[in-house]
Amino acid sequence: MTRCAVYGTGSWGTAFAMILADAGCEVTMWGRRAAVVEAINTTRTNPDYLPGTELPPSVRATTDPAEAARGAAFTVLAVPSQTLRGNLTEWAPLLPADTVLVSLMKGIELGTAKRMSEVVEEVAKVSADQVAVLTGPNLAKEIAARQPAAAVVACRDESVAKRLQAACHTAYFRPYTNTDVVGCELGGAVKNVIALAVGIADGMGLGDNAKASLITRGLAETTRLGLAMGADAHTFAGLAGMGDLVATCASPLSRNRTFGASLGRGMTLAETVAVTKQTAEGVKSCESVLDLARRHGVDMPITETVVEIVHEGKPPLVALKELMSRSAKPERH
Ligand SMILES: NC(=O)C1=CN([C@@H]2O[C@H](COP(=O)(O)OP(=O)(O)OC[C@H]3O[C@@H](n4cnc5c(N)ncnc54)[C@H](O)[C@@H]3O)[C@@H](O)[C@H]2O)C=CC1
Ligand SMILES: O=C(CO)COP(=O)(O)O
Repeated sequence: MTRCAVYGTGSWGTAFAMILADAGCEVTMWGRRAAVVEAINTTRTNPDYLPGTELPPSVRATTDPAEAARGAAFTVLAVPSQTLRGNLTEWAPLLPADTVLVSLMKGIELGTAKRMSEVVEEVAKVSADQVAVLTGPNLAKEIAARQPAAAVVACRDESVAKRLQAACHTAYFRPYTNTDVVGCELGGAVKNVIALAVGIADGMGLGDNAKASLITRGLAETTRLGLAMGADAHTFAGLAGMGDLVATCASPLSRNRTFGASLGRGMTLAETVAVTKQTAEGVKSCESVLDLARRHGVDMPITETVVEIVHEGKPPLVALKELMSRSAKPERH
């Protein structure tokens, strides 16, 4: 039986542990809070994050990172993007030398503007062939209800992507392989920023035309960044790009969209942070995505606007007027 470690007992770590177990793997989750770990082991549920979802018996949890790592063919990382470097620095010496590290995270590191797979390679001192990412339209709550979804597993080494694909393929979860790691990671990270923008628009009471325009132009600026960074344009038309953007921007389950809607209704950043219980990656990653865009000389007006609203206190109405009065352009340039 394939052994997997899942670091992080939040929404997505827990739902993905369930997928791996349903696909026939034996899973040990690492959680930092003893109460959550105990609930998983004794009630087979994670009441804080996915209440009502019963986990298969082959999922267990521990607070000991070494115990989670033991014999793991796949080491899945599902903590907030901004804490990964610190967390993995502690875990890396405990991991089996040949384990494949799998990032579920959809963020860009602040300060370094690194993608999560780059942070993993650097901290765990492994080659890109040992690092995979899993991304796509995967709202954890729907997956926990075993509703059908497709995803992308990406690795530079296609044979590793295929092994991971087999390890997480179930009747309700259909992973496709891809070797464009850069494009897949950018799709996941930037869609959170665009979902904030769509949420803001929704909170302001703007209509579906405005939201569709943000989604489409959001995909255009994501693709521009991707091309500047060597990604394949086709990736952005796939599950990691358009697929995730549509799911996240349309769903009331999205934390990023919900966060944006609060700002759009006039709540302050501090008030919105105070009522947000789970990770809304775009709130921090909008700044690192803009940093990446500037490093690569790419124009990302929606991302820039989100940074101004979220971190610089620009009123959404003012930001909207500025976006709409940008100089006229061809659709593709
Ligand atoms: N929830 C979802 O539907 C999906 C989430 N993702 C991505 O997965 C990643 C994880 O997100 P979620 O599981 O949803 O977040 P979450 O907020 O539900 O859970 C985060 C987990 O990380 C732990 N954590 C927080 N700070 C920590 C620290 N300093 N050290 C160690 N652990 C810490 C929390 O205790 C919790 O177990 C994010 O990058 C997110 O964008 C990707 C696809 C779907
Ligand atoms: O990544 C996701 C769906 O694919 C989850 O989005 P949120 O983090 O906005 O909830």
